[in-house]
Amino acid sequence: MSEQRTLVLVKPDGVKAQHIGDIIARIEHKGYKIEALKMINATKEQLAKHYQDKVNAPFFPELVSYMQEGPIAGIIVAGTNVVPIIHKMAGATNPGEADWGTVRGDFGREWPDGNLRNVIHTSDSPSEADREIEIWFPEL
Ligand SMILES: Nc1ncnc2c1ncn2[C@@H]1O[C@H](COP(=O)(O)OP(=O)(O)OP(=O)(O)O)[C@@H](O)[C@H]1O
Repeated sequence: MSEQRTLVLVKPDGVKAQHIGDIIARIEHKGYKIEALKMINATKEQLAKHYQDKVNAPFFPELVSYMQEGPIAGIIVAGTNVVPIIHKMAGATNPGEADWGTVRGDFGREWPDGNLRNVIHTSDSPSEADREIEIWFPEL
């Protein structure tokens, strides 16, 4: 067990559907600390860095356009072993397959335009969390 920080992004569909509060409530009810919080309009440069392993994927242009459909909320969460626990809170990538009880299972759905929108991003390792926090919170 170690003290960790993780990055949560409430994606444009989650912000539009007014789930920022629901997501923060889940994090706080679980006992974790909100260390930083802000609204962000993601730039293409930030998205290319954040999704560095996806820039050559066929769906990358679709992913960028999704992430720029509106503002996102950036949240740094701190706590003991917080990275895997918050990652588990997000649920499976495709909201149609995510378990009920997870953020994507409870607040996500499949969309008629076929674009994959899945409400939330959470870091998947402590080193990824540090890398991602530098992209979205360079001032810290
Ligand atoms: N086939 C796809 N089509 C469209 N967008 C996709 C596809 N696969 C992934 N994405 C987008 O890229 C993001 C990152 O992909 P990844 O496979 O890392 O999913 P993830 O569930 O967010 O992963 P993790 O939570 O493990 O970081 C996804 O959350 C999703 O928004």
